[in-house]
Amino acid sequence: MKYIGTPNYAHESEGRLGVLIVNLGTPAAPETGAVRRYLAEFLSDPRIIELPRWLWKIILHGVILRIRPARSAKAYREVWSDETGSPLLSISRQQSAALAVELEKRFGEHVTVSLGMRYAQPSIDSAITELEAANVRRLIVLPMYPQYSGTTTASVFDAVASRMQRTRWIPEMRFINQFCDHHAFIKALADSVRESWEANGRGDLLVTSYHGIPQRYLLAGDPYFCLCHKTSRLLGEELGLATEQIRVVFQSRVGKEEWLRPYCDETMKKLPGEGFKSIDIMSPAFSADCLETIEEICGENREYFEENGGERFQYIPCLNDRQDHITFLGNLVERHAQGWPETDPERDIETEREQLQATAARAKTQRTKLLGKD
Ligand SMILES: C=CC1=C(C)c2cc3[nH]c(cc4nc(cc5[nH]c(cc1n2)c(C)c5CCC(=O)O)C(CCC(=O)O)=C4C)c(C)c3C=C
Ligand SMILES: [Fe+2]
Ligand SMILES: [Fe+2]
Repeated sequence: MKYIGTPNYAHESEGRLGVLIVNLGTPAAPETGAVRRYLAEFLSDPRIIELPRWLWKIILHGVILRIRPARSAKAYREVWSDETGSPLLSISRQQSAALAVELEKRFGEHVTVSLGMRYAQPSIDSAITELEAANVRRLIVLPMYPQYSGTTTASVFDAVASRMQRTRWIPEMRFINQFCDHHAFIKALADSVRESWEANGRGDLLVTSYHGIPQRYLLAGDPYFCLCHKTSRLLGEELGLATEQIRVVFQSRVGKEEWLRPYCDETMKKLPGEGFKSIDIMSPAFSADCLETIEEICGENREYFEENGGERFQYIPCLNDRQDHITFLGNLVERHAQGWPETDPERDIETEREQLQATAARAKTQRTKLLGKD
């Protein structure tokens, strides 16, 4: 059948609120084959690589997927845990479970939270199937990207829309766009910095490192660069920092074209020479620690800093499953869950229930007649 259905739908069951949490996704294993499959899916997304398809296919399959998987697999092995696997996935699971607890406090039993990854497993498709099984009729999609970008947030939208294009009965939907300028989010970031200062001392400079995107996308209208700067400006204000005490850099450049500047690696090599020998560094574009923070910032960029005369490099973790982060996300979802119009506010709930039961009985008779069974 062309459209995915829910043939066992029970008329008398309650329509629930569903929350779909989405993050980027991670390979199934830190091995070349699994990383190749992951990168093939990730790098085939036209939101990620904006090049003519035919040209990119040649580059991707002819060059990148022959070289990068082995190199990336080595990096993944450095962050992989024997017990919990990929940090991104295990932290996302913790966040999803904690948000379910948080939302139960607000909505009781009427809400279901499900985790889907944009690439690899558990997929967005499988998460929506789970929500359908729970009879979710209203869906809030929460991409775990504080700053909107076409490469991330919009790509989640594409994947959800693609699943819905193949779905018979789609739910009512809301899609959270960005949340980097919400005060409680900024406050949670600021508190994580203050806690690190108390526990580990305080550097001369707070570096905020964001995952980069090609500069071309900014020039075409992607607001990500501006939202990253806004996040750091608000964070600096919340912490009472002067502009020279906080910096914005961009990491994780891929390929040869210009990406957002200044680059994190180049900055790390230069900072000690500018007199900044003790720094604190954090990644406010990531909701969860992952390869890009553990291996790239705490490993690679720490080395660049120390090799060039840096003396103290303190990484401040992502918000992960901190309670203030989860409470903030709970509030965000609760606000987006307001104001769904009632079918008919005048209608008497008892009459509604009786009529629903009558409809259910009619549907059952039809079904029995058509299928020749119950
Ligand atoms: C704000 C979040 C992210 C943006 C923006 C983003 C853009 C972007 N990424 C690539 C290429 C790669 N990114 C990789 C890993 C990765 N990226 C993000 C987030 C954003 N990406 C995360 C959370 C992760 C880590 C995943 C994990 O498993 O821990 C990788 C894979 C690793 C590697 O081979 O280096 C690639 C490739 C592009 C091209 C891009 C924008 C165009
Ligand atoms: Fe990335
Ligand atoms: Fe990277």
